[in-house]
Amino acid sequence: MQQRGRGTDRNAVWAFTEEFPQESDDLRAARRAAQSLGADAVSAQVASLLTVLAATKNAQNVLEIGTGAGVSTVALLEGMQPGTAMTTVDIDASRIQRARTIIMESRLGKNHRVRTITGDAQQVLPRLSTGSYDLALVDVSSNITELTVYQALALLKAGGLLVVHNALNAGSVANPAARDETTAAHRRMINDIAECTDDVYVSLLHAESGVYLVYKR
Ligand SMILES: C[S@@+](CC[C@H](N)C(=O)[O-])C[C@H]1O[C@@H](n2cnc3c(N)ncnc32)[C@H](O)[C@@H]1O
Repeated sequence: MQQRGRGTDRNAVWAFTEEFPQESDDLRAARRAAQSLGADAVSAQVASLLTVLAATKNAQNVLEIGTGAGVSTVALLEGMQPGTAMTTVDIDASRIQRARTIIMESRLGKNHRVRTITGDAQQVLPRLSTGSYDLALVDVSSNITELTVYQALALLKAGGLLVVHNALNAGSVANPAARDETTAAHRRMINDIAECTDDVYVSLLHAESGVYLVYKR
C-alpha cells in the first residue's frame, strides 16, 4: 500500500492548492488595487482560509493589522455574519484609503461595521480594548511582527484565534543557517508561544510563507 506523503510532488500540491480557490469580484478588485499600489497581499489560498476561519469562529469582532489594499480584509469580511465589526489598521494612508473605497462600494461595507485606522500599529494597538476580539490577523512588516503578535494576543478574548501571516519570514525560519535578527525574532515568537501549552493551542501551516494559528485558551 502506498503511504500518504511518500513520493508526493510537493511543488505540484503547492501549485494546485494555491490555484484552487475561486475568488469573488470584491477580492479581485482588492487584488488589482494591491498590484497597482505595489502592495503584497495574501495568496488566494490564505484568503480562502481567512474566510473559512472567520465564518467558523462566528467572529463578531475582528482585528486586522496590516490592511494593505484590503485583500485579507475582504476575505475576512466575506466569512463574517452581517452586523459584525471589523477594525483594520495600516500605517500607509493611500493603501488603507483604497481598501476602504473597495469595501464601502461593495455589499460588505453595507453589511458590516468597518473601522479603518491609519497609524503605526505600535501606537494604535495599545489604545484598543484588551480582551475584546474574537479573531485577529497580523500581516505587517517582518521587523515588527514579533511585537505586534504579542500586542494582538493581548487584544484577543479567551477563546479567540490569532492568525500570523508570513510566520516563517519568507521561509528563512526553516533554514537553520539563517540567524539574522528578523529571522531570530520570528523563530523565537513561534517557539515561545508554542511552549505556553496551558495558554494556547497552536498550528503552523506551510501555506505561503507560513501561517501560524494561535488559539487563546
Ligand atoms: C503585506 S502588507 C498587508 C497585506 C494585506 N494583509 C492584504 O492581504 O492585502 C503589510 C502591510 O503592513 C503595513 N505596515 C507596515 N508597518 C506597519 C506598522 N508599523 N503599523 C501598521 N501597519 C504597518 C504596510 O503598510 C503594509 O500595507
